[in-house]
Amino acid sequence: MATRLRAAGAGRSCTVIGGSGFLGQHMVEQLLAKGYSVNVFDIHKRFESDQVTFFLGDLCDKEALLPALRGVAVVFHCASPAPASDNRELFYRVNFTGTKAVIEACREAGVQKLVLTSSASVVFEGTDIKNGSEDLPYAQKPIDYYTETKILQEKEVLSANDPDNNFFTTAIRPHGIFGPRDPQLVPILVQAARSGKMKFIIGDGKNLVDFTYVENVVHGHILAAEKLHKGSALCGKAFHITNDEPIPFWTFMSRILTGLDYDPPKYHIPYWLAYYLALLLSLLLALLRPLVTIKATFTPMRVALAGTFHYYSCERAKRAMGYSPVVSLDEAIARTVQSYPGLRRARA
Ligand SMILES: NC(=O)C1=CN([C@@H]2O[C@H](COP(=O)(O)OP(=O)(O)OC[C@H]3O[C@@H](n4cnc5c(N)ncnc54)[C@H](O)[C@@H]3O)[C@@H](O)[C@H]2O)C=CC1
Ligand SMILES: CC(C)=CCC[C@@H](C)[C@H]1CC[C@H]2C3=C(CC[C@]12C)[C@@]1(C)CCC(=O)C[C@@H]1CC3
Repeated sequence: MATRLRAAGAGRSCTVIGGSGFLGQHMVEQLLAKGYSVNVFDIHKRFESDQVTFFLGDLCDKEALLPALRGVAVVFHCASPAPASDNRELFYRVNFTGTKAVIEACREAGVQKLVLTSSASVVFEGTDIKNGSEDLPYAQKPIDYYTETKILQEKEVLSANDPDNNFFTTAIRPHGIFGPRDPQLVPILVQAARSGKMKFIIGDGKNLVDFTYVENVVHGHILAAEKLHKGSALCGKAFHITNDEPIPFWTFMSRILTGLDYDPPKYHIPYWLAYYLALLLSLLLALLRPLVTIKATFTPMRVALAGTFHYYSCERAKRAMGYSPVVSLDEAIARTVQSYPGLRRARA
């Protein structure tokens, strides 16, 4: 591994924690394409590559992390339990306690740059956000444990910024990441359509939302790593990275569905009715959990995301790192639909 690190040049050596995931795999591919030497640290190994040094382990275990971080200049931390897992203990263990282990391991291994994948949802409380800036306060009442622990995670990383000891941190807040190999947006949408649950538009269908193509998210992360240094505007700060093209939530869903030959939703259900039905269902499923585990398609968080405005300004990223999306929304939707032949509706 040391040879590879030297070959890439010390400044272009990195470790992607969570590199087996949806965003992580795209991150690894683009870093390799840019000439980085890349380590991957993940609790699962989901791909083979002779260009990558793979370290299998739990990020909550600092001793397991250290070998993967020694000698690298940049760590991208994009690991998290899946939002749908709704497991409070797991979220706290990985996103809060685990992130503290990542920070300690980075400091001990002499890593200089830590780029966290946070989430624009850290300021979302289920009410409208229109062109929200990074100055919005963290959600006081996060809707779910995922968001609650992403807030704690981001606070830990940004407060760990320590320029006097050459340790620089920043957080990237993407929103609604989609693209090839996404495990949770398109597959869940198609599953809902196949089970006849995609007939209703929640609300009036005019709520604008940011959906961000995965390659734009990776681009923002790599820009951040390259611009993060002593005295830069990125130190200890968070940055929204979006496609900069907010779109009505249900227009986006309909374009993905029709692109895969499914009928788009056409009836309307009032937002408040959908939200309280989802809340009631979530309480019922919580009561039944000791007996049976049932995953709801329409959770309160998903209904809130489907029925409210939530789009964000990425002006700060444009100014501080020269960010602009590299793939337009139209092109991104076309590429995404093309990448899921197995999810296309079977013709009768
Ligand atoms: N998917 C989306 O729409 C958005 C995602 N994000 C953030 O982006 C990041 C990546 O998300 P995705 O790629 O969608 O998730 P993913 O579930 O596809 O990937 C997460 C990776 O983290 C790994 N991981 C989980 N727990 C671990 C542990 N204890 N030790 C080591 N590895 C562990 C998993 O094995 C997986 O490979 C996450 O931090 C998420 O919070 C932020 C905004 C939107
Ligand atoms: C209403 C419904 C069942 C729509 C199907 C698509 C949804 C599964 C996605 C639509 C918006 C997505 C989203 C996320 C997960 C998947 C959706 C709810 C996140 C919660 C993933 C993690 C984040 O950090 C924020 C994302 C916001 C958008």
